[in-house]
Amino acid sequence: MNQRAKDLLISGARELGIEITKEQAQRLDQFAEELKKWNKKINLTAITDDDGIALKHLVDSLSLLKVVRGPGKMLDIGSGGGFPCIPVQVVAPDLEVVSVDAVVKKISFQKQAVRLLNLANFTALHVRAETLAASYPETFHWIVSRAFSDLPSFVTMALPLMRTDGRIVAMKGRNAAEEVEEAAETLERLGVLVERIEKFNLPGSDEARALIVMRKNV
Ligand SMILES: C[S@@+](CC[C@H](N)C(=O)[O-])C[C@H]1O[C@@H](n2cnc3c(N)ncnc32)[C@H](O)[C@@H]1O
Repeated sequence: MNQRAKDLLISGARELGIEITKEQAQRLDQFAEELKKWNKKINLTAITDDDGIALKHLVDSLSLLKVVRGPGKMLDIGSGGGFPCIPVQVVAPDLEVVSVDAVVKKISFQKQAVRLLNLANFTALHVRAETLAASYPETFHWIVSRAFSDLPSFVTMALPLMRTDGRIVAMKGRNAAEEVEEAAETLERLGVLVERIEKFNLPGSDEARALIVMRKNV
């Protein structure tokens, strides 16, 4: 990325309360360069400019660290080009991350990025999330997604995979409150409570963001 985008990455993360080291910033830049390279051959993202990648992909992904903390196991469902899971893993290496996507090319890209960045605690799986429960029952402390699906579908898929004391975190935009309202009946039926909604603006823009944090009602 150009110098301005690298600066935006560091200042944007700082604005969210997330300090990244020089070494982490370098690895996130390496990841961005690999994304741009692969994106010429396979469709990973519509955002191709450096500033956009820095803010809308990297900083936006890192915003998850406002609520997710290591150590623990985190599952990212429908992670596509590795968002939010790869930036999060770079900055929080104590999380044990499993990333799943239904499209094999996207997982091939993630595997290459994992090799390049030497991410020792990261597993990328080409699998549909609906089929995961047999191999990962009640496994994860955190189950997250960005731009994946509506809340009821995401929570229905996530629940059998989550530990009793785990959290489901949906990364959403300005319509988060409406989405929660629309999902209220399903969430109640599934025995899931919205614990809190962390609202903020994506740094460097006036775009609203929200992290919807949910847990089992036990
Ligand atoms: C809009 S993309 C979002 C990608 C990434 N999370 C991001 O924010 O850039 C949604 C992704 O979900 C994946 N997906 C859709 N249904 C899925 C399923 N049932 N299991 C796993 N992945 C799925 C798609 O292949 C796609 O890569």
